[in-house]
Amino acid sequence: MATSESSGNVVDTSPKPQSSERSVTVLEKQTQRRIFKIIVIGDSNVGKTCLTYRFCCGKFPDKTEATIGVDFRERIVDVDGEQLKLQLWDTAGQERFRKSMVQHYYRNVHAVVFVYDVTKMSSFESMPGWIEECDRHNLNKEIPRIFVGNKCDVTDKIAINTNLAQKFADSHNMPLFETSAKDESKANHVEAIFMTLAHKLKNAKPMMPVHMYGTGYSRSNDVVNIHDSPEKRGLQRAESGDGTREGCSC
Ligand SMILES: Nc1nc2c(ncn2[C@@H]2O[C@H](COP(=O)(O)OP(=O)(O)OP(=O)(O)O)[C@@H](O)[C@H]2O)c(=O)[nH]1
Repeated sequence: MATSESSGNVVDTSPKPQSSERSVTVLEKQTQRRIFKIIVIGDSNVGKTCLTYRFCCGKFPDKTEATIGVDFRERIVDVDGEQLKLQLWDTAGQERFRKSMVQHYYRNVHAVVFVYDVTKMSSFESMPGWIEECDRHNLNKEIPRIFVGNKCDVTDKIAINTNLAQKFADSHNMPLFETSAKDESKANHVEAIFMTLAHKLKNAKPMMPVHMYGTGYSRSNDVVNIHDSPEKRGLQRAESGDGTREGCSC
């Protein structure tokens, strides 16, 4: 079962404290929760924003624009009774929107999701380049990596067959998932992809806890300051949605 932070579905069986005590208790739980940073990379337009939005916000976005720099979504998931916070870093596929932020993506990463578009051969052919970029930034080779072919709903335009994708995934020791962020009937599948990752991460070393200040975050070992608005940070956010999820653009 997965819960969103904003829905406040934190499991708490202890006697109910007074309101001031309760806020301290909630704060303690939040600061102790293990946090995992997952970067989502691949060519522009393959659907990275839509996949992360589907997982964190539970729907396909009405409208997206090219990501500038990095966008950030998060969701709390329950794995075998432990609540883990997954931070999904939705990175820009376009080189001109990546330059200024690229070194920050690769800091303290716990998992990587490589995304290609099953209807676009060039996005598949770019994958070795994305893997090389990870190597260039000294990403630990042991961290979980998954390979996702998106846009499977466009059945009449499939350009990369499963065998080819599977061979590539096998040669890089990655599980392959073919899915669609758009197709409602594949929503559980997108869920399963990230939950598979969450299970793998459960035994991994977490990031430092985040310190919560009001509605924003600060992190001592990272320059990204979530206190600032996306605009101030020079980031592009997916449009639409009800704006109720913490750290998320939905
Ligand atoms: N048919 C279909 N279209 C999709 C799917 N996922 C995304 N799209 C569309 O593909 C386009 C690009 O989606 P994005 O999620 O913005 O792509 P991105 O990889 O984040 O792109 P950058 O931000 O430029 O790196 C949009 O028009 C989406 O509506 C999918 O599963 N099926």
